[in-house]
Amino acid sequence: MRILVDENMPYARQLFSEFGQVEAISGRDLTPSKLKNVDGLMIRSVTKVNEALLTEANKLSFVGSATIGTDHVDKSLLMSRDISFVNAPGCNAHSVADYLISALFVLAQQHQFNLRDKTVAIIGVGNIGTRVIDKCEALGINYLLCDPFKAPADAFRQYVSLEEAARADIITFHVPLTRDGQYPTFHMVDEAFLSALNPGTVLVNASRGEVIDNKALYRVLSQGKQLPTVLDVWENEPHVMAELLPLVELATAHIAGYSLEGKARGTEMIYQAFADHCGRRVSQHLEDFLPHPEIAGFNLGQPPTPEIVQRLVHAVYDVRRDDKLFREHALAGKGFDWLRRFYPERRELSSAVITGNPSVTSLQLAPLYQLGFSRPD
Ligand SMILES: NC(=O)C1=CN([C@@H]2O[C@H](COP(=O)(O)OP(=O)(O)OC[C@H]3O[C@@H](n4cnc5c(N)ncnc54)[C@H](O)[C@@H]3O)[C@@H](O)[C@H]2O)C=CC1
Ligand SMILES: O=C(O)C(=O)[C@H](O)COP(=O)(O)O
Repeated sequence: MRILVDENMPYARQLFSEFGQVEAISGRDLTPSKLKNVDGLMIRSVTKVNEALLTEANKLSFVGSATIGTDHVDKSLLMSRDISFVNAPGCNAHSVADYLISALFVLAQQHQFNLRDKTVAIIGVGNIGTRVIDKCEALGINYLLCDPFKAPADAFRQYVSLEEAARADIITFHVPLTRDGQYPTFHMVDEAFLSALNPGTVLVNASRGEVIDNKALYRVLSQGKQLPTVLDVWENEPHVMAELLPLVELATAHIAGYSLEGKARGTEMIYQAFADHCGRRVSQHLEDFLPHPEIAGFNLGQPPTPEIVQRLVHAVYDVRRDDKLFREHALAGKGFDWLRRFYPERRELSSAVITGNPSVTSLQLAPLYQLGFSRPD
């Protein structure tokens, strides 16, 4: 059996080698001829799976995307050709929520506000949005929820309209990129939306670049409207709008989901699905591969104050590291894709165990576990 795996997929060669011959490919440069006589294709979001790519895919029976988003795959085309497709729902959801909290801590520091005095509107209440809820609750941050698909069936949570959500102090988008249906997300943030926002509203996009009209955002920001903005995703990646960069507060190269756990979990999920597809049992597991984290944990000598919590989060992941790399390399330097291909190791908050000395009660530690840190075994 022949299997192609994206070169930016940790542990893919080790995991898929048990099925046959594995070849690593550059996901953005995959050509139709590379798919001749290939049985399985394991990709990430940079590989557009469409009619043009599959012209020579004479033996392809399985496509796996080690990602949450699937907007890069023509799923109906694969179904029409009886080619199985799986993605990795939730694989890096914790990682994106870690990214968001790190970014909010930075903005609160830069703009001298207390997150507990703010309301966050969570647009999209799926795997990532629900983890953002956990983190907001752990930090005592008020939040609003906007998700027209979830609202009708969810009897436990209150939801608001997008118009009402737009009145929040902070708006964070965790929606798929959709272009049709009743609530398409393509350019859901357009010039009218941006112009109606209260000055000072914080915008965070770690979903897909096209959810925010980047040209409209540039026009509104360059006209002087104060909208502190965090962009992890950009229209037309990897060729992002250079003029936008100096106008956003935090800029990163589509890495919100790039913790080692998040990427590896995506690989493991499609490995397991491919084993099922082949009628085989899996023989390897993620924990066999994940290296011991550099920061194994923290033992608190006093109850965690908000300042301590922020220091703990930033000790594991500080988004300013990635903003600095982006501003140094994404445009003039080695480039957007280089930054993602050679992304410096980053672990999820879950990789760090939190303990406390006897003066610290389990009740005082509970918010840290809700925030995503791990409990001792
Ligand atoms: N920047 C990054 O590295 C990453 C980005 N993503 C992106 O984040 C998206 C969300 O991820 P998950 O939460 O895991 O997906 P999910 O599918 O679990 O949740 C998405 C939620 O958005 C809701 N939704 C859809 N259209 C909406 C609209 N117009 N308004 C409000 N809500 C709407 C859905 O009902 C669903 O509850 C992914 O589709 C992907 O595009 C995901 C992982 C990493
Ligand atoms: O999982 C998703 O959806 C994401 O956006 C991933 O973070 C995308 O990472 P790549 O597949 O572009 O490496």
